[in-house]
Amino acid sequence: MRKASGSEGLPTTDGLPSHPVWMPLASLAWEGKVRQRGVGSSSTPQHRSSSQRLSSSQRLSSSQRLSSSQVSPPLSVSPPLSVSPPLRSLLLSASLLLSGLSSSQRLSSSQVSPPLSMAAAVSKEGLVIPLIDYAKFVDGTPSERAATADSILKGFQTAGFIYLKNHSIPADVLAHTFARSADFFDQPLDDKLKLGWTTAAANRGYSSPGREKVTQLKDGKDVDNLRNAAPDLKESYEMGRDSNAQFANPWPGEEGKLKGFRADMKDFFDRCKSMHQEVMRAIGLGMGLGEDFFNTFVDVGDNTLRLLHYPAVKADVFRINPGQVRAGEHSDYGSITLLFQDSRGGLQVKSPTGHFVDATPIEGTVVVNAGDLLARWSNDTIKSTVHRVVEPPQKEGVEYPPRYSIAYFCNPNFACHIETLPGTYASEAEKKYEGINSGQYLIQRLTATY
Ligand SMILES: O=C(O)CCC(=O)C(=O)O
Ligand SMILES: [Fe+2]
Repeated sequence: MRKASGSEGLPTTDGLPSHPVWMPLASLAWEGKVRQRGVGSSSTPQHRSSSQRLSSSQRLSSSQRLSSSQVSPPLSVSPPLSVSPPLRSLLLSASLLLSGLSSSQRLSSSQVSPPLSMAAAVSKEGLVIPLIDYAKFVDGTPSERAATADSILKGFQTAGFIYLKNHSIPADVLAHTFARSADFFDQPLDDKLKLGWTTAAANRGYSSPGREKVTQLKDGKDVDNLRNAAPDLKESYEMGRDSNAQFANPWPGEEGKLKGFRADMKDFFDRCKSMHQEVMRAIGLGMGLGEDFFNTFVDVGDNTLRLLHYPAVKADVFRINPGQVRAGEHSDYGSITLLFQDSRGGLQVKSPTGHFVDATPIEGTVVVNAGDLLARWSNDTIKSTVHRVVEPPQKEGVEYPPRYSIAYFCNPNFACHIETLPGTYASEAEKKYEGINSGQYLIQRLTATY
């Protein structure tokens, strides 16, 4: 990860690599930048006030990070500090001074309480995926909200993945949507094929097993070779924004079990759309951009709801072909993905050491991962981490039961131009990517995988 000059060499107080958005010092520099460059397209009172709000909330959240690491044992999400204790306390004091808080404020009771939302859902091979209490962002006090936004951002910066509990999608809605998904895939294959996925631009419809080969390979021929060797053992059905005049969703007929299917999916789509907007508010707050920063980038809902079904499969399929997986390794393309999985297991995330680690289902949680476009947008300060779905961890029996999951792929509005986010580079030379149109980027990526 590149560091912006000005914070080089300074560790953060919790031991993660230094990054401008975590440093009070950098936040002051950033405020200067806002004034100088009129970032946030400018000068509307709304933008000015959100950058002002940002400075106070950032000071607050930095102080919470300091106090929690001072008063309680470090939690597993933080690698150990590499600085000596005296240097560390010097740095802490310097940061507190810069944050403008007195020592009495530092020791206030709200700060001595246990750290918010910092348990790990996964911790193996250097991959630490935090388990975060999302309600503390949505309904919490301003300081809980700021601390949770920090945890969310930090999870994306270090693992690229987070688990959220107490999230915004009610359990009964989720259970109902999973049941509807099973009804959908229960249809005869011929009926599903009539709803076939057509083009990357539309990105809607049904894909039969083997149709899509998600992979990191960029060359279409390589993708074809891989698909023929070991096609993914899955089928999927994708829906886009229903209000899109250019591309209609190929909805199934509403007879029998599928009565009300369209309304249910639209309801679920809208709930997930809101959650995307909310998580982007957390990222904006965590990055010091202000929680409104992303609003106009994510208000259209150019997202994709994908129902996934991994049919029951004989266990020896995985023995006969050791390369066989349920879904090949890949990263997602957009801003973030909300991933709801059933209890079967099989999802794995690639660790920094190059090993695939189980992202075990935790009831009541949603897995959220950052996509390639958000990584690019953030100048790679946020990670889009490779993942895949393999045979379930329980290896007993001759046949594995089916697995269902629901992925909601979020994107910046397709009309948006994506330019490196302010605060993620210190000079033009540090920008790693050209600006790009969101919709075109997605089409390019999808074209390579179908
Ligand atoms: O089914 C899963 O758990 C993962 C699906 C996935 O990663 C994808 O469709 O992009
Ligand atoms: Fe994925």
